[in-house]
Amino acid sequence: MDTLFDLPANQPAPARPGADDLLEDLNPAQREAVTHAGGPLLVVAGAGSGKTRVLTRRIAYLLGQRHVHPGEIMAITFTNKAAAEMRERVSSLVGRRANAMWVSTFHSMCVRILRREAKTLDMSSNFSIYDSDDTKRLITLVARDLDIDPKKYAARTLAVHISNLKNELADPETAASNAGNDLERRVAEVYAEYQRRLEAANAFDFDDLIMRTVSLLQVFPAVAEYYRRRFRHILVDEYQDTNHAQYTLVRELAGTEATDTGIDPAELCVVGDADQSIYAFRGATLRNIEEFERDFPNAHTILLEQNYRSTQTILSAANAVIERNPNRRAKRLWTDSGDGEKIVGYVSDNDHDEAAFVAGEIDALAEQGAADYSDVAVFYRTNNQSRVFEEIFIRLGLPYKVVGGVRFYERREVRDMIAYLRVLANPEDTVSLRRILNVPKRGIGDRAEAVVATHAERERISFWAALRDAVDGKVALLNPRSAKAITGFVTLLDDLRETTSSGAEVHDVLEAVLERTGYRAELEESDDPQDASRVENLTELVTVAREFAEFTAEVIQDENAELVVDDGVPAPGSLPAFLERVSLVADADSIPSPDGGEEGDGGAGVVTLMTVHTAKGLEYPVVFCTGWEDGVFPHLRALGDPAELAEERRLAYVAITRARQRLYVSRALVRSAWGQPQMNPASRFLDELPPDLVDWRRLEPSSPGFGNFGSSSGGASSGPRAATTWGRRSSSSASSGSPFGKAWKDTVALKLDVGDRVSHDKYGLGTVISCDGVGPRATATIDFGASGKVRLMLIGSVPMVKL
Ligand SMILES: Nc1ncnc2c1ncn2[C@@H]1O[C@H](COP(=O)(O)OP(=O)(O)OP(=O)(O)O)[C@@H](O)[C@H]1O
Ligand SMILES: [Mg+2]
Repeated sequence: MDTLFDLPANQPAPARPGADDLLEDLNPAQREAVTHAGGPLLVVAGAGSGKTRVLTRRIAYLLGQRHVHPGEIMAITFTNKAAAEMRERVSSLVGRRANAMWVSTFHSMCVRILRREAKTLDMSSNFSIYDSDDTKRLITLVARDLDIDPKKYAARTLAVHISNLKNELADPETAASNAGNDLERRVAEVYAEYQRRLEAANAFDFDDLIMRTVSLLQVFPAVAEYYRRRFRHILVDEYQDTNHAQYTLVRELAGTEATDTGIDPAELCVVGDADQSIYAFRGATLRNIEEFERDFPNAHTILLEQNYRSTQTILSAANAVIERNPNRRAKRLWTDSGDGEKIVGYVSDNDHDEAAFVAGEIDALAEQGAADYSDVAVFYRTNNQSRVFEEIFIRLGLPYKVVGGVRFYERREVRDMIAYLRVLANPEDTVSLRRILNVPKRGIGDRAEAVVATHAERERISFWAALRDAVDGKVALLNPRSAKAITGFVTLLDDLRETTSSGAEVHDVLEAVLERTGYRAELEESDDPQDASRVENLTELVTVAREFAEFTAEVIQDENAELVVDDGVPAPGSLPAFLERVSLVADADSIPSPDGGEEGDGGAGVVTLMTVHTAKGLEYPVVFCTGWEDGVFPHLRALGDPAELAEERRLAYVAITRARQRLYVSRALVRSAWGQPQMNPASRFLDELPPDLVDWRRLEPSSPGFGNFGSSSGGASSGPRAATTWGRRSSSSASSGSPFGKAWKDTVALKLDVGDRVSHDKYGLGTVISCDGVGPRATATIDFGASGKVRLMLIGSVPMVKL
């Protein structure tokens, strides 16, 4: 018998809920989607219509009613957290049998396949996973070796182009033959060498995880057949955000016709909403949802229109915003849950006041018993906007959690430690090895590194092998002091590796690294207060590793079903398992659970702060949409670009539709961006909200003196709170006005035409190359030569003069 599909002997009798239980609380369209059998199925529907619920329920139905084995199911979600939740929900419906399913993100799923099949690709299964920072490092090295001028082609630019090529499944040869200009030729050249070195380092970057899995399935029919035979049901959530590579992967896994050996295509079920596609910058393409029926023969499409999440007011607002997008399939969401509360609008003087308003409202809601902290989410467009909220939340003692931003694993000291661990797991990992070569300082300078690198290139051996050659005195031009330092380093790594291989747990290995490298001692001896917090972060990392070991130990006991028998998964609690977890962790994975009250918070949980992108798929009773200003949301970049603007609008739609009962929208007249006060007009999305749905608690003042606002004589930060200076409009009179005031007419500082020459305080001299928008929305794209092309808003106190 195939052990892969074997259930452990100690498994309790599986719970088999009856069909009625599984279908009872579904509407007819949802029911159809859950029970549909046979050909490919697309469920397209607006936000909150139960797409994710359908997917989860369908899995339960497959297991409970159609007697599908859990090992035959593969479900793909957008975040690891969503995967864990889906597994949990299915478990609660059908019991522990759910553990043998593959429920994961695209990336985790590919890692699992690649670990299993590494040999086929001439890689070893202990490969490293390079994140964007590692990628940039390697590209920088490659570009330097290819004599590419970093001023002309920055590593970041090259990285973006290479990533795009990979998302399109273009290999280096294809990229080279399609290259039509100098940039593309340079990119193709870097791409080829970068790819060679990735393979030499036994590493995959994020995009490779998908691309290489696709090519694995395409090039090796036996491998494809194995997975085709195994996975008979493939389910994909958030299908609108798949890119070309992911789409191809799904197609290869599911198949579109029977194989030569007679295996029919898997049953495919994808769910999505074209209006929520917000990852175009990662290559996501609406085409995948629009062309589903053409891509998959005999496909069936089901529409869901009833929304179960939000009030009618919230839905009408969302509809009003999204319906302005051109070329979309009109669909109307409805709910029978009633109108609910009006949307609350607020125009604040500046970003600090906006945060104070949000904090005050949250407090008031908590006090009235209208919401717990954990019911509340605060959204902003970009991570840097979280700071002002944090300041005020800390001051008021309001419990909160910021999701995203500079992540723990991106901190220098944490990355250094991870680099050590990676080298211990995979000595060929050159990027990590070179990172720690002289960290902490051990007398291996840049020159010595370069000499070793050259030796490695010449001898066509890995950097690690070249270091060993240095120990054996086989590297010419290396001075004896460096050779001695290298010997010390190699011995240190050999010793540490022994610790690892003797079965020590990850946290013990980490402790050993911190100790024996002298890394911790160096930080502890330093006077720099930052180094003290680095020590804390490292302690935290050890704790994370310990918890990981403990957690996985429980998992082994609890669900030895698949983890042990499936060779795609590294041994639980092992170093490779830990590194995999660290590499694939995403912002959304640390979102607090709704009922997950933190210790000491009295059970009310925490307010969650995050970007709209991170909030995809989630729902909260109370949502604050902040920073709704043209230039912030929609993002400045989108202001003259219809495609980008459409994407921002979808993002606004996602934001609004996260709310269940109460929605707040706010903006600040002045925002301190990059240390400089910036005046932004109201977001065009605010203007699109039907006026009768919004209760404007505070509007923009219309006093004529407002023209000076933002300059030294203005009252932006000095004046008393608006009540006295600006008055306060009652909500009844507010409904007649829009959140714009007349005041903008006075504040337009600069009128520019194409060809005008300007001088900007920060960017220097420039030439206007295009203009867009009028009045408060006027922007100009200016070529500042060496400082690049920049799109600027022309209102308020632009530090720029026309020459
Ligand atoms: N038939 C139903 N009866 C009651 N509640 C439902 C029903 N269908 C879905 N829901 C609830 O509605 C909410 C939204 O469902 P779900 O998250 O599955 O929607 P979605 O379409 O995936 O949303 P999004 O587009 O934001 O991902 C959830 O709280 C879900 O439990
Ligand atoms: Mg969903």
